[in-house]
Amino acid sequence: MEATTFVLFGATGDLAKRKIYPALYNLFLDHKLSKSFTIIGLGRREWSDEAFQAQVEQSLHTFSRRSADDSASIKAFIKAFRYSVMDVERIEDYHKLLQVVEQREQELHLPGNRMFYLSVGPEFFGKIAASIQESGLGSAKGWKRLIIEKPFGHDLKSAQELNQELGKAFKEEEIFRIDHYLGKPMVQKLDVLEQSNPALQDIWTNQYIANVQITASETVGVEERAGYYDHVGAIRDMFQNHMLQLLMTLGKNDGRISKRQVMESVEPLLKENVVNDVVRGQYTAGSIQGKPAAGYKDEPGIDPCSTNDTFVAVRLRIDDVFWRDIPIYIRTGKRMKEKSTRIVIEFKQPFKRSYSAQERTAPNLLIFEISPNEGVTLQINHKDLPNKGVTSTIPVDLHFNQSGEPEAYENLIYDALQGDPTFFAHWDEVELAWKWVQPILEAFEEDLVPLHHYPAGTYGPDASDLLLAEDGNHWWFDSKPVPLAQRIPREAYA
Ligand SMILES: NC(=O)C1=CN([C@@H]2O[C@H](COP(=O)(O)OP(=O)(O)OC[C@H]3O[C@@H](n4cnc5c(N)ncnc54)[C@H](OP(=O)(O)O)[C@@H]3O)[C@@H](O)[C@H]2O)C=CC1
Ligand SMILES: O=C1O[C@H](COP(=O)(O)O)[C@@H](O)[C@H](O)[C@H]1O
Repeated sequence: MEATTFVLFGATGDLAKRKIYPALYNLFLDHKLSKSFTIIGLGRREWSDEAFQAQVEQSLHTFSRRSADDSASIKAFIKAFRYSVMDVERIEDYHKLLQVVEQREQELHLPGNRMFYLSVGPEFFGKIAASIQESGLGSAKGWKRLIIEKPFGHDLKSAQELNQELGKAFKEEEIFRIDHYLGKPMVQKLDVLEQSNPALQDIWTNQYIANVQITASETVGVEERAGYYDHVGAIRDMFQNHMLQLLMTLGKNDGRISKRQVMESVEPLLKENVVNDVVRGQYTAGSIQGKPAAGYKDEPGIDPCSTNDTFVAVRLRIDDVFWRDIPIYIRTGKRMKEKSTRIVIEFKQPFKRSYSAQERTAPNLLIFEISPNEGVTLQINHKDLPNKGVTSTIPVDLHFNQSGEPEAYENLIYDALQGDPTFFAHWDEVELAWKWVQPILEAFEEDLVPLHHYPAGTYGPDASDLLLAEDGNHWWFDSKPVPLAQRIPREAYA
């Protein structure tokens, strides 16, 4: 690892303490940081270096996946931290920062490789990038890179504007847009699972696959982020970025096409037709794991008349030679029954009509569990001898030992420090994702899609089940299949 100056905007914030410091500490323990490494934390709070170091240490005790009892390691780690008071809106503060950075680089004989990590609100991204350039912070002898947090824009236009602003100060290859789902170990393993297993490669096509289901369900509500969430909803918070990145990663078909090509091939939706393929939901009061949960509109900080989406389910198709005609269902929501991120691939059953009731088989399923557990399961049919020899399903399970595995932020910060862009969201993907989502945003704004309610602690609105039932499918592992005969138009559930 090259010697680096790590400049962290938003060093006093929530993300820094929950994710960034623990990730850096684990990289340090794994000897993945250069010995000549310094971190300069920034915020408006009037902290001293010592107060900052104490905060960092506290965050390790609270959030590190590794025990933070080894005081010698902690001491050696926090020695690298310095703090500088800064208001990102004041250009003179960048000049002051430049002096701090240069002084530190001289003390440690650093070559001027500078990593700028923007862990601040998105309204500051453009301004900070421009000021880094204007102040000379971006003109050292070494490389410069920018790590940028989500959200990347609020819609297509604002994302394009932001990208133009960033582009004036940083080249695309210098920008590392974090999508933490791409840092999740199971997502990083998907590529190799597909590429190194010819048996999987061969069935990874519309000849064998009946449908694909991607789920990211959460039990948490809006927590402390009401002000942010009530303006973005599930469609912007999760779908436009994490869910579409999962789709692109899965769809690239062991590298036969790129993520960008996958996104380009997703059949576009017309605003008027969004209602046919998208379900919008919002939770009402309910209970989760035995505990009562308030409805969305009763959450602190949420507009009591809010029509914001806390759940979306989308049906789409990829029009390319491998994926054509396979329905792909994606859903994500808050305050659902369980925390689970998974991809289920349902395979076709070419012979199902020829089986007797006794021998009737279930489809083979290939399940990638991404979190909270990680694993790959193949559901197959077998003869259940103790049970009158009926055919039933059995899972062939491969669960990974997650202990010791780096977490998403460790993987991503390490890659960015190495200059490896593989698991970051590239501009062309981000732009295509916004383009695809734009008609949905407009249809929601214009109320062209009904808002379906679901009680907290369920798998989302019934309309989400009906979306699949329209194709004779159902979500695996939660709702019961809805018989087609009982189909009620989804609009009736609004
Ligand atoms: N928290 C999370 O779980 C996640 C956060 N993110 C993204 O990460 C970024 C940071 O989020 P989070 O840490 O939660 O936010 P916080 O509100 O907790 O922290 C914001 C940080 O920005 C600093 N800041 C605000 N205004 C200024 C200013 N004018 N000049 C200098 N510093 C300023 C604050 O420092 P001070 O108050 O000292 O000035 C603080 O360190 C956001 O873009 C968010 O969307 C993304 C995914 C998850
Ligand atoms: O980016 C976000 O992700 C989290 C869910 O992440 P996970 O790793 O726990 O699956 C979500 O809660 C949050 O609203 C969103 O901004």
